Amino acid sequence: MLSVSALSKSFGNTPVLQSCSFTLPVGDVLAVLGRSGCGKTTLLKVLAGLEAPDSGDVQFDGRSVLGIPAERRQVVYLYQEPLLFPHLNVFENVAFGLRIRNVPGPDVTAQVEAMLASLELSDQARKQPNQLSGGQRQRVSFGRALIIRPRLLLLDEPFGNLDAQTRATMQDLFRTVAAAYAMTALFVTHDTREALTIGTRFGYLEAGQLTTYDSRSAFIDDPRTGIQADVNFWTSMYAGQ
Ligand SMILES: Nc1ncnc2c1ncn2[C@@H]1O[C@H](COP(=O)(O)OP(=O)(O)OP(=O)(O)O)[C@@H](O)[C@H]1O
Repeated sequence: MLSVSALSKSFGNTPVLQSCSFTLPVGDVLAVLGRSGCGKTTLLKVLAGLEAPDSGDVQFDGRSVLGIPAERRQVVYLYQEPLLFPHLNVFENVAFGLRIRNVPGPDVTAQVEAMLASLELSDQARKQPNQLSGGQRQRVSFGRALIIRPRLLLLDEPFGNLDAQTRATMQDLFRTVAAAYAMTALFVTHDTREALTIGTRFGYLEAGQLTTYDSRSAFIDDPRTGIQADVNFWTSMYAGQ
């Protein structure tokens, strides 16, 4: 269980996170919706250990991780643009985290093959990253992150650079793989539909203040998410025909 309490962060005199609190049970995906500049990236950086908060705490199973450096937090941060090793093929990119942990070769093969199959990448295993599409590269990047079973996966608009159709496919695949691997994740996006598709829990971040919701319907009912306005728009368009 991840518990974040009263996390605050300012840059100079500008407060960017203001007393953000939430809990996230293992296996849940918190989708955080927020407009540009609301503090999404800063929140992820603080959770990853790349920025220190001014106050507040981040705990896993009741233990603070604030004193633990980023590389030892077992938290993986995935960006919009997947970062892959250009000289390694798809299989070896996914295998990397296991190789550096000295996992025996046959176990590496079995785990990587299973991961590639679940990400629908089995046919791409021998390709180099520059021979892949954007969506495929992003899937390799997921595989590389998931294979080491991080405690928490942080995703910063990971499908932002993809076309609408690929984005929808990736959202479905992400949801399936997240459930299969009981992944605990925080997913930030400015796309309401994406938040609804991906999340098992929901939050809204505005001017550094995080609201979390007890249910999907409570999230939908908050006028700030813009969902009701969208529904009204499409209803009025339909009625006008
Ligand atoms: N290192 C920094 N120094 C000073 N100000 C910063 C720093 N990092 C972020 N900020 C400011 O904090 C605010 C929030 O930035 P952040 O990157 O968290 O926003 P965001 O919600 O991820 O936005 P976007 O969706 O546009 O990437 C912005 O006003 C930004 O200018």
